[in-house]
Amino acid sequence: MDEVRATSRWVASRASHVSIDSSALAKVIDKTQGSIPKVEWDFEGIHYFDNGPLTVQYLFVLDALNFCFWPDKDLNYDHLALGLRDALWNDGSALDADRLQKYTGSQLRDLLKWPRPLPLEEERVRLLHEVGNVLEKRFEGKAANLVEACGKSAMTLVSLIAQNFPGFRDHSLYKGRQIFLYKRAQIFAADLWGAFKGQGYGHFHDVSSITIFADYIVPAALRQLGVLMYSAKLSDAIDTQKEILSGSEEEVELRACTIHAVELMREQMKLQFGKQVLSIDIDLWLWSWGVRTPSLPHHRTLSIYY
Ligand SMILES: Nc1nc2c(c(CN[C@H]3C=C[C@H](O)[C@@H]3O)cn2[C@@H]2O[C@H](COP(=O)(O)O)[C@@H](O)[C@H]2O)c(=O)[nH]1
Repeated sequence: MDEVRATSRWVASRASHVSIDSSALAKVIDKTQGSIPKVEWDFEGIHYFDNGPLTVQYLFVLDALNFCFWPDKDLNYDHLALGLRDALWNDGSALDADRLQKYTGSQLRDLLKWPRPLPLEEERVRLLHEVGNVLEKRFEGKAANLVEACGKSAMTLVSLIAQNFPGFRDHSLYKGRQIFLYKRAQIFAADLWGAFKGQGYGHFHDVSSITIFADYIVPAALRQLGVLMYSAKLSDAIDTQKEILSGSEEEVELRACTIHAVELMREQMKLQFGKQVLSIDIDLWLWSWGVRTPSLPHHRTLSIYY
């Protein structure tokens, strides 16, 4: 995650489509008075949880598919979380590694009880197969073994995931440099931490090294707060729902500036209030507000990463 922080800072210092408004950021920080409103993990009551290894398998599959819902205007993250939860409730082996490798698009739709093709359905199926295959070959079929191999370090977990599962390699190129964003790998660590309340599979000694998860909701929330400012051309593209191409300068700037703005916020809160604030807490606060404000225009990029 040091690379995520460093490369996001690098993008923010060269960005021309997105900027961070430091006075708006200062206002947001003043308003917090040093503490981020606490939002409970699973505030929606939609996730599977049994306090054991099957929950880890569930969260890993969930985050393998946790991207790009917006092309279907009726679909959102909750459908995925609920659909996989119900599938496990009906059949505790639905997410076993051998089963994951065999799902077809229409079986995945059935599993999620979704009546039409999912956005990027072929990619979703391919990623399910990859997760099943690599889990079976290298982790005895269990995501819990992957987590046990990280020695209670979120940083090691993210790097193990990126090394073993190509579908989680959320990188981009920007002005010739490789930029690391790792949204789904980091959110998996955060989901473990949230679900297991920092204990057992959710115990990480370095949870503060996690950065915010650069998706399409959090940048929209930061824009609404005035913290992120967009060029006229980018504002117009987002407001008129034009697609922003994956890997374009605009897209990388949107994601990297989101991460950097939150890192600046954490640094300033430490100086001003002497408190170490977690990106996970800032994320859930901004994200839960963003998804409850459906009128917020968000950027639209076809991507398997977020
Ligand atoms: N930054 C950030 N992005 C997040 C999440 C989550 C869900 N996290 C769960 C964990 C604990 C809570 O209880 C949440 O339920 C999904 N997303 C992203 O949002 C987008 C989906 O939006 P919409 O189409 O409206 O559902 C899509 O890019 C998706 O990848 C998060 O926490 N943080």
